[in-house]
Amino acid sequence: MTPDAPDLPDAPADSPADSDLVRAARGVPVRRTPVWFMRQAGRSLPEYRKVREGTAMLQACRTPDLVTEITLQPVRRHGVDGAIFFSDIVVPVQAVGVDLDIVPGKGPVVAEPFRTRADLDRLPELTPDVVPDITESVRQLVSELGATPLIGFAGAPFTLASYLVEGGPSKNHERTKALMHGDPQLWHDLCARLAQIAGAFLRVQVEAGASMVQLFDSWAGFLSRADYVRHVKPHSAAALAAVADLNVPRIHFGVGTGELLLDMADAGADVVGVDYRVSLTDAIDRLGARYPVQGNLDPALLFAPWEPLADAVERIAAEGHAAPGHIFNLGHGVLPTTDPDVITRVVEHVHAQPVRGQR
Ligand SMILES: Cc1c2[nH]c(c1CCC(=O)O)Cc1[nH]c(c(CCC(=O)O)c1C)Cc1[nH]c(c(CCC(=O)O)c1C)Cc1[nH]c(c(C)c1CCC(=O)O)C2
Repeated sequence: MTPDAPDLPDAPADSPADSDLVRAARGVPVRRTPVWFMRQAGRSLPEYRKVREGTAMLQACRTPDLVTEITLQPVRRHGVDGAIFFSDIVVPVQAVGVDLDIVPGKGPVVAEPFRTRADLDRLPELTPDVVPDITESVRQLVSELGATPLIGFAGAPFTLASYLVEGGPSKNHERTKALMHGDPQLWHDLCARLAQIAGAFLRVQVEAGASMVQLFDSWAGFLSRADYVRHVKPHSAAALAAVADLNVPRIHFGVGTGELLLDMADAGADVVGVDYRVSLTDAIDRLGARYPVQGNLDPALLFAPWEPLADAVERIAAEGHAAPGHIFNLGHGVLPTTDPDVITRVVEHVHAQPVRGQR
């Protein structure tokens, strides 16, 4: 411990609130740089493929024993500092009654896409009683995780709206943007409803014991800054505000959002997620060094030889010192064919890096 970091804890965390992950998110000194990976649970793990055999994705998400086992798998295997709740951004939308499925290798597919005002009737508000299994899964997980924090999550209104309006994954989001500009009132009403659903879904997870949350606006990087600010940001802000009183750190993440970082922070984030297209140094600079950051290793670098990969890990860990806190992560999710042993090695290497204030 150096004199530069007087309130650095010297005992291991005894609760999620004292964990390095939550500490970094609050911008207070850590023992080691915390690390977790988006999509750390999933197809990169043979033990995941085994337990998922014969169970559809959405069915798995609604089965507490499976959710618990799958969420714990990467924590046991890799020694990451946080568990991300095993679910999907479309789970709460399906829970309120929208007919949709997750097609393997493709993603969420909506039976009847949302295009008109009448379609809003198919999207009622989310109340906790439609997701009792989520409460049960989170409670079970929190008791198994001990001092390791559970990260709850939801999809942000724009990303959810894109799936609903396009009817599935989209390359250009053209129908979504056509609705946004063609009928701004309907767009706002749709996003306000999705913000309620996302916010209530986050709230259920935190009330059951999740220690922090992440709002995924995966496709926000497809928007101009002007469109983001006018048509999207107020709704993401509403989703984040739904858990403001619960005093858990809120991470706000999107892909290709280098131009939106300050607006995403301003929407009510405590931590800003940074993909791999912008350097962590530039991201921290754009944020005025006022926010803890999360990221930003390129997921494809996990396929490179160890030396350049280790160099990138060291560089990102060092760049993170310029922010009040840094949570090491990828710039987007783990790719399904990633070698899990490489992930474990990256975790060990992150943990071996000096923390802020240490030489
Ligand atoms: C856009 C998005 C979705 N879902 C999610 C996002 C936002 C994050 C991101 O940008 O990647 C969020 C998500 N989806 C999943 C998680 C679980 C936890 C984790 O990150 O480990 C999380 C946080 C599980 C999942 N969600 C999905 C899988 C794969 C399904 C399987 O294993 O059969 C997993 C593990 C399915 C899904 N669901 C979605 C996609 C694009 C896919 C992949 C389709 C495919 O390639 O098969 C929508």
